[in-house]
Amino acid sequence: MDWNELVIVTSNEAIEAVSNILMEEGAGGVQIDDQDPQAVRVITYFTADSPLNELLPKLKEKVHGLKKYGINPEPGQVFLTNIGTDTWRDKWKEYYQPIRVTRYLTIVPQWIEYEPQHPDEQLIVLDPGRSFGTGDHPTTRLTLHALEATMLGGETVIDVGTGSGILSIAARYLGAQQIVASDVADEALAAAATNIALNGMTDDIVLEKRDLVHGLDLQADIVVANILPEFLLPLIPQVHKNLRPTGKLILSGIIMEKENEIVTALNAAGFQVEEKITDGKWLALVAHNTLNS
Ligand SMILES: C[S@@+](CC[C@H](N)C(=O)[O-])C[C@H]1O[C@@H](n2cnc3c(N)ncnc32)[C@H](O)[C@@H]1O
Repeated sequence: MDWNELVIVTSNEAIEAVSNILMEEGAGGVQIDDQDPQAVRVITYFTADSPLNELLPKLKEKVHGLKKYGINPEPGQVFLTNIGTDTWRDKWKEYYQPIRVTRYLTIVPQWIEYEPQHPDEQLIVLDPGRSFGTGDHPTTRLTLHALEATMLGGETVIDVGTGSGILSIAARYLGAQQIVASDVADEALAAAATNIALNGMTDDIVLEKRDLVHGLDLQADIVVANILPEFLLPLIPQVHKNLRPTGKLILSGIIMEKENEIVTALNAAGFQVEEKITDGKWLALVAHNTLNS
């Protein structure tokens, strides 16, 4: 089979939205190369018999259309290169290697044999590339750090925008007792189901199609969400009903320019930020509820 590599060069803030556009247009997964924060590369592969003549203008239009939603996609260039027969499979596998994210959490692609380096190291086994959340993006790693720092074990956790399911799987390894993971995207739910099964957690994590926390009755010790600020902002005032009085809200996916807006929304909704962790231009916040304390 002949393959084409398709690269969209975009901004840091548009990574998730551009990844979603590619998934909607049939990409089997994406890789993110954010070494140059001014020109992040979102990469995917299409077979040469895909309708690329129609796809390319459509992609350009959708990427530039993100401006309507307040997301800057610049430079927004789209590149296509024929890479020949089955190179795709090797490139994909070359790209995804085990990532030791914290002392206790290591992400391991499904096809790699990996020996834990110490007895407490937990292996999150993933079929990477199928949905956002493979550990190759700082926002996922920041959220894993925040979860590990916040969790003591025995918690009920709600994971909003689960993507690959990575945060729920990590929460289970960190000792969560009850976990509800949700997403609006069918591709994400399918990827999460695969990954949850790969970690033997099908009975431990409830997976639901849901927009933010609409209609969710459960009260949790931790609500975690690594999603774009445009979705965090409506989530913040909704989420009180889903947190126990001592509960913690972990928010990630926040580019530094949006920090003030998110903190203002948190304070207005009765939350106080107790911890902030950063990685380059990205940050994650841990907040608690001051209304019930
Ligand atoms: C940045 S990815 C995060 C994936 C994973 N949780 C991680 O930390 O790597 C955000 C996910 O949120 C989902 N999402 C976007 N808007 C949402 C909404 N309104 N309600 C639920 N999920 C949403 C997207 O489909 C995507 O899978």
